[in-house]
Amino acid sequence: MSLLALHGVHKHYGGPPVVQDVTLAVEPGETVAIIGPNGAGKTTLFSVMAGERLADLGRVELFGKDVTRAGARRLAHAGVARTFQIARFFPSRTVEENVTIALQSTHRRYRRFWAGAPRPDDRVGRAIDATGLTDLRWVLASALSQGNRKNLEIAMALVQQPKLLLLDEPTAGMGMEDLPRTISILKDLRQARPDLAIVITAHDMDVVFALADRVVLLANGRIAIDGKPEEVRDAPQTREIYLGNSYRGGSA
Ligand SMILES: Nc1ncnc2c1ncn2[C@@H]1O[C@H](COP(=O)(O)OP(=O)(O)OP(=O)(O)O)[C@@H](O)[C@H]1O
Repeated sequence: MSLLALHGVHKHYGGPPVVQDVTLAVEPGETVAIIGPNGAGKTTLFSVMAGERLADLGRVELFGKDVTRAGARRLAHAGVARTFQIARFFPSRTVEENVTIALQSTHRRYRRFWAGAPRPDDRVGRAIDATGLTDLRWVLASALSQGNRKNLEIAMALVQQPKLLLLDEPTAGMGMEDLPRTISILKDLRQARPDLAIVITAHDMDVVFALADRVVLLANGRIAIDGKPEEVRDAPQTREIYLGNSYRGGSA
């Protein structure tokens, strides 16, 4: 049974569909990259996977259970965590406070402060360490570099101990000094959590090739190709789809 399965998913915003007839499955331990030109529907598809937007047609299943109309909160409880293209956090709180808030927002038991309630520290500390933020634990989020802001968002997703991690452009806006570090954080995460499924959108093909087991190319809301990274890179269709969208073979 797949961890996540989409069957014939459509989504529109009042006009023509921006996601059309998308069928795909993600297995435990797999990292799937969703790529495509601007406006292809990647973020919309992500929002459907996270339950923030409900599919207009089709079905979404998590571990074989129909979650098409479950919504974001129930999916978060079921083990789906996501990050955003523009990192979302509380700038006037420390790294530690942000990660603690993320934990408390999905796991109510960490909100009780009486004796006997589980203490969030260990889980929070592990998520902070796993994202290379150990030395910045007490720093205000507003003081972090762009790269570390994205890493903070990954920590905020990880602390929820997801089964499915949705990373929307996790390296967007990063300088060359931050990029390899975030790639290596995500590679280490894959090793540390072999059952974790990751779906990632990225414009940077170096990120896709470093991390993805499979690549799904979206064009006009439809899946154009779904295959191994090399197959998708070398397919003539890929070049056609990206022509006029700054495709240069190595980076999209
Ligand atoms: N809230 C919205 N209301 C109306 N149209 C929207 C909305 N969000 C996205 N769209 C439109 O849906 C289409 C798909 O957008 P989406 O953001 O999903 O694509 P994308 O592949 O993530 O693009 P990008 O790579 O530029 O982020 C675009 O034409 C976009 O203008």
